[in-house]
Amino acid sequence: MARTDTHDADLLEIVDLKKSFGSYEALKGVSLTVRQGEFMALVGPSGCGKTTLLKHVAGFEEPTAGTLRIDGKEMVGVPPAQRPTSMVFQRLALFPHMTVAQNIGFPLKLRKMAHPEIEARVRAMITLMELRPEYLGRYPRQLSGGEQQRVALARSMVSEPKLLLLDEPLSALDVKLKKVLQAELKRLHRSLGVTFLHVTHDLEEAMMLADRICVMRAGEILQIGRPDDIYYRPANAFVAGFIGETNLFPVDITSIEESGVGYRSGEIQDATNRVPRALAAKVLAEGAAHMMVRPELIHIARSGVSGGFDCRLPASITELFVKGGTIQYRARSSLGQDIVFEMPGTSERPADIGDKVELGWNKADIFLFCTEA
Ligand SMILES: Nc1ncnc2c1ncn2[C@@H]1O[C@H](COP(=O)(O)OP(=O)(O)OP(=O)(O)O)[C@@H](O)[C@H]1O
Repeated sequence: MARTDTHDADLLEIVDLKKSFGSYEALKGVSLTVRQGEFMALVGPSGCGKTTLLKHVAGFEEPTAGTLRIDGKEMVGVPPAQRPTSMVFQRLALFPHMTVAQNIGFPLKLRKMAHPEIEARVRAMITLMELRPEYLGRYPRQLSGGEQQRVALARSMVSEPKLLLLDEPLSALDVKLKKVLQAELKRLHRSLGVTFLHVTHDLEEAMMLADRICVMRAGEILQIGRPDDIYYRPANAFVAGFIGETNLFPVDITSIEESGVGYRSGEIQDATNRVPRALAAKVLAEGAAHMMVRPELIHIARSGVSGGFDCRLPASITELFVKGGTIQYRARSSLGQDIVFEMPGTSERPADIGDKVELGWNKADIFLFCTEA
């Protein structure tokens, strides 16, 4: 398979895709574009429609309405075997009565490829997946869970799909093995240039692996963006809370101009009460909003000194957890706002439970969005 570095062409284009199971709307008009060679992660709470969306791309489900194109060709009505896709499932789907070589070569046998060519391609996949050649004659039950999942990945790639659909392929593995296979997936993606659409429950995995993340809830897409965008500039409080721990300070937006957004807060001390427009969500209205600050961007400021922080908030430390490389603190403001923040670990703790401190953060590190976005 040739390595392609082009990320510009759209490989998958989904427009206003709807799917109802009886009266239940599992997909409510989903639009998504995945570029050639891109690694896209699909995340969202259980039952939000991630697998249903993947099955539509693979051809295992047909939509109630909408269009789905791969490489510019309309796919609705095209059976799975005729789509340039391959799907890897969460639960292993290896054939127990077939050897590793037979399992990997199965899609090629279906296509009636000549035996010597099948053998050559199977050997190439074994090397690519860093499986030992002596495994070729083994049966799935003679392999570990991680090795079996590598075989499943090899089988999904042997027919050189344009689009690899991964439905939580690593979720059944233990943490250590999962980390190894995450690195493998990233390496494969880099070396093959195949487009990946990867469903995962593991947000860290999505952040680590994906070029872009698509966040779904209840059959709808809430946000699509680079991991940084999703983490630091979420579209709304749901996305903010879904991806990692965060602080949401209630504020009121008082003015919205191109030059900046004015806000009012009951307790955050800010000399200007304005933030640059770029630090607020695109869709914004005056009224109730949240100022989001991630835990690692809040610091302990020295009392009474500005310390160079744009925003300050007095609080009392309520909990602390020494996590090795970092210390996580919990604090409460005088109005009862709970705050979580994390600092690099030091041999001397900067504060203890019960201490009154001033917390500080910079405006470059905040993001504003409406309460009901
Ligand atoms: N064949 C079906 N018939 C009826 N309802 C279905 C069918 N397939 C899926 N659903 C429903 O559609 C919704 C979305 O299911 P889906 O499997 O896509 O969710 P998911 O986001 O992948 O969840 P999970 O993370 O738990 O795997 C669920 O409420 C599910 O019960």
